[in-house]
Formats: sequence, C-alpha cells, structure tokens
Amino acid sequence: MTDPIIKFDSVGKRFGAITVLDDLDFEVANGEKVTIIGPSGSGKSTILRILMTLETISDGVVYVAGEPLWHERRGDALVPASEAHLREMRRHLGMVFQSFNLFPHMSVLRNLTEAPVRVLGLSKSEARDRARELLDMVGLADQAEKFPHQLSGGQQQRVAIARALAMRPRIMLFDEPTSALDPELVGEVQAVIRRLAEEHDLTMLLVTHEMRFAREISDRVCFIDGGRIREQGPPEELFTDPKEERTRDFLQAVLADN
Ligand SMILES: Nc1ncnc2c1ncn2[C@@H]1O[C@H](COP(=O)(O)OP(=O)(O)OP(=O)(O)O)[C@@H](O)[C@H]1O
Repeated sequence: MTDPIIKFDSVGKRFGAITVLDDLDFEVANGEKVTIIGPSGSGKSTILRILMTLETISDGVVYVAGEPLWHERRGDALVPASEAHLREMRRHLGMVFQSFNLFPHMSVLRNLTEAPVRVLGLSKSEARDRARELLDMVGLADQAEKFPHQLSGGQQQRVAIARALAMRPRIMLFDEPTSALDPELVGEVQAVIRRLAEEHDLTMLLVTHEMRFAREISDRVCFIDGGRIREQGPPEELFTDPKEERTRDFLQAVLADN
C-alpha cells in the first residue's frame, strides 16, 4: 500500500494493567472504506478514539496523512505532541459517535456553522451556505431552524454526520453510528453513510455490529480480537470464507443474533 492516510505502527494501549491494543499494526489507504468488527471490549472504539485524540497511546506511533499524530518531529526524533499539534492534526478527522452529541441549545444550522466559523475562520454566510448544502445532502434541508430535541434520533444522527462534514475532514470515523437508534430509524442513517461511501473520496473508518451494512459499504473488513487484527480482507471473502477459527466463531455468534 502506498502512502497510507492512517497508519498504526506497533501501537500499544493500556488502561492500568489491562492491555487493550497489543502491538497493533494497521493501515488505511487514502479513500479506502474500512470496517472494524470484533467482540465487545476488543478495542474497536479505542482505535477511533485514539485517532480523534480522545485517548492517548502507550507505545508505538500513529500517523495521519504522513504526520505523527501523538508526536512531533524534532530533528530525527519524535517527541510527545503539543496541544497545538494535536489541534492541527484533528482537522483531518471528523467523528460521529453512537450518541449524537449535538449542541442542544443551538439550532441545527448553528450546530453546523459554529466550528467552521470559529475554527476554520469562514464567514457566517459562507458557513451557512455550506451548512445548507450538507443538510440537503442528508435530507434535512427543511429542518435547519429546529433544535436537536425537536428531531428524531435518526434525524439527529444525520445532523451529526453533516456537522462533522462541515469541517471538511479527509477522514470520517463512525463509532457504531446506528446502535443507539430505534430499529426503524437505522435505515435512514445507513443510507446517508452509504451515499457518502459511494459518492465521495473520503477515507472512512467504521465500527459497527451491523454485518450486512459492513458488507455493503466496505472495501475491507478487519476482525479485531484481543487488541490485534486477527483477520482482514474484502467483505465478500471475510464474511463468506473466514480463514481463522476465531473469526468464524464470532461471525456465527453475531449472525445468529441478527
Ligand atoms: N477509560 C478507560 N479506562 C479503563 N478501561 C477502559 C477505558 N476505555 C476503555 N476501556 C476498556 O478497554 C477495552 C476496550 O474498549 P473499547 O471500547 O475499545 O472496546 P470495543 O471493542 O469498542 O467494545 P464495544 O463493542 O463493547 O463497544 C474494554 O475492556 C474497556 O473496558
């Protein structure tokens, strides 16, 4: 793979005595759509949270767009990153969480314009134009003046996706974006993510328990267990002909649940 946009190089993550990521090597190519699956507690969310700079790493180096994320270069050496470096690096990434995390006291439109105005320095009218385009894309052009509590969970999650996109990230991280939704609302959010995957050259990294969805949108699926990638490949291979016994057991268990 040439020039991955995300690279975990021997990354370890420990919480006290618990090892969550164990010497993890993992790469994502520019524009690739990758899904991470695996049992509860295997470290899936931790990978996304490290990328979003919400969790530190214990060992190794993470690179985003060729630059170390948690470190800065000093000559030939890597030293721990300053807050300014982290802030700069965060601009590459947008994240959508399980719980939509919208600003409750702001209108939908303002949720989308706040950071582009404050952080990117866009004028209000530019930010509003961009926000309206994005709301249109997620099918919510008519909800701009509403407040989050006036929307359904599916609508709120679509606003959250538009809000992340408003910062023009190169990489979108989705952490179980439909798992907090009532079943009848899952489809509308998946449709938006599917469209993003199909129509944009964004790099996407998704954690999900929805195997059918993973299969539809991914170029590659990674099965992680015990803080390591145990098996990975194109979805049609991994889901129909898993090589590892652990992957087979996991898939059998989740598919029986679905
Ligand atoms: N802040 C923390 N302090 C201590 N342990 C933590 C912390 N955050 C996560 N962990 C532990 O790290 C492990 C991996 O958590 P993570 O959320 O990455 O798993 P996951 O694979 O996303 O699981 P799930 O599918 O249940 O969301 C779990 O055992 C969890 O309890």
